[in-house]
Amino acid sequence: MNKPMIGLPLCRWQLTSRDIGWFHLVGEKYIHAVTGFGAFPLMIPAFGDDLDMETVLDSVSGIMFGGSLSNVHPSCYGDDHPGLGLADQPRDATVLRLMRACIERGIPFLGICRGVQELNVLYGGTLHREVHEVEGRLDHREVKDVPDDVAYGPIHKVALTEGGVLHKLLGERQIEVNSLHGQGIDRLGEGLQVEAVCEDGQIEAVSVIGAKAFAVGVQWHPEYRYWEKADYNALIGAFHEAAREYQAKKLERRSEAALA
Ligand SMILES: N[C@@H](CCC(=O)NCCCC(=O)O)C(=O)O
Repeated sequence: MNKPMIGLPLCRWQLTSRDIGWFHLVGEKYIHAVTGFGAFPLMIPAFGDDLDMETVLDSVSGIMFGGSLSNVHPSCYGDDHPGLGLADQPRDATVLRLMRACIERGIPFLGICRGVQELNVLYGGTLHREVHEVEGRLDHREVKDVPDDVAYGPIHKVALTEGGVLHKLLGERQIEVNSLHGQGIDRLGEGLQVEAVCEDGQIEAVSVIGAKAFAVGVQWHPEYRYWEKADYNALIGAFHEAAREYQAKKLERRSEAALA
């Protein structure tokens, strides 16, 4: 059996001042969190409505919606605010289409950081644009001028919802995670279950209620050196196991159709 293909939606950033200076890119650690589990990454360009969805959806066995320095545009959650920091509306448009299709078709997906924010927005939720400005919240932003293992190291605890997907998967009620985000879930989207909450009350993980397949988003970065942290490894491993199961069923359907 061929390796499962895992989709990685790309960001669209202008890296040079030329009109042709736009690049579609993804963080390398997300690629490693695909290849490290025996799968192959399919880079999905931020083409929005122009994306060939059928080719992508027929090819993948799962999609990992990775993080990004850019922020989901407030227009995606019904806010007329112009947005803070770096925007990437082509990524917004692409991801929301892809995530909706995954849910409809039962394609497993894992949202990471920006990815959990996109999931919440897809379900009609909203975002805090500056979590650290919210009364009682910690500052969840990346700590600058420190080595990677400090910036991406465990920094706060999260309580896992009893009986939730993450609690059942990890067998723990509390884990410690990293934190590199300025934005975060405000109003929870309808149809999502809270899976983890930070000690300051910030929602840090959700899952899709009644999903046909693995459908989880986390605010932290389990892809960072996942092999060194059992719960990161288990979370990404569970996503890949769901993708392998999806691929097996897809191939079975195709062989049955060929014999019919
Ligand atoms: N920009 C959003 C989402 C934060 C996020 O996805 N950070 C990822 C940083 C780069 C990486 O490690 O992939 C926010 O600030 O909330």
